[in-house]
Amino acid sequence: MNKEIVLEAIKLRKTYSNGELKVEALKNIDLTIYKGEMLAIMGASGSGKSTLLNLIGALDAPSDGTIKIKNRIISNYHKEPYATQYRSEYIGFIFQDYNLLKDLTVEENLALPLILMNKDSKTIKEEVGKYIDLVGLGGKEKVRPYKLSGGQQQRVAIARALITNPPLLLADEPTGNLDYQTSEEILNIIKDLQEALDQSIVIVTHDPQVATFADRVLFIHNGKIVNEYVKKAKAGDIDKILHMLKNSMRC
Ligand SMILES: Nc1ncnc2c1ncn2[C@@H]1O[C@H](COP(=O)(O)OP(=O)(O)OP(=O)(O)O)[C@@H](O)[C@H]1O
Repeated sequence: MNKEIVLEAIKLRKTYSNGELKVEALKNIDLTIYKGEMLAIMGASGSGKSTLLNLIGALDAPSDGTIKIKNRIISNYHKEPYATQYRSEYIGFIFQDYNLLKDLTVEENLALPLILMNKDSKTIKEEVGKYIDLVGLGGKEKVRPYKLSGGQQQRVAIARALITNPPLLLADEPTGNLDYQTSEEILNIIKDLQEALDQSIVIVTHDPQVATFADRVLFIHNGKIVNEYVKKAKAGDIDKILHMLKNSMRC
């Protein structure tokens, strides 16, 4: 059975120029993301992980290359007004710092993306209630983010990212500000949602604990994909991932 492809990145390149200095952050990256999979991208600091995520999410423009999403090439996907449209139609984001709106309550934070999509108030109410339940935040609807723990804030951010039903969820170090136990809780929620919603997810991380939740791990070094690990069984995952991470950093 062929796996459905959600996104293809074809020969993506990114060169940053600071005056005379040029940094080749990504060198001809080819990448395929399948429906329902959780893909982790790992690599040392400066290897190009965030740059890759930012290009897939149209938060930054590639120097060269193409993005094909749901089998369509979106020309100029990274230029306005297409970038905003691309992000709202195809991408949900989760960040390390949650990026919630401080002056809005939990339910208002969740409602906002739906309001921007011109959904009617009945749908908004139903969807907000559904996603609050899915991330286990019942009872916190009227609370503002600063009164929540880091883990609870990240749950709000996950619900907000998924409420628009995006084909692809992008997460940049989603557990970077959380302790070990809270990270496990958040990763379990993301994993449960992946399975319940058949959600495609890309997670950028330094953390082998995070990568053990992924179905596939890509290792990136100096702007190139240097290794790939496809999960077969849970036991021993962390050792294999650590080993491959160390090897990829020697490439
Ligand atoms: N705006 C920028 N201007 C110039 N160089 C940049 C810029 N952003 C990133 N870089 C460089 O591009 C390379 C890749 O950076 P990137 O942030 O993608 O790495 P990363 O793997 O996400 O690192 P980290 O894990 O530390 O976040 C690095 O050499 C970095 O210094």
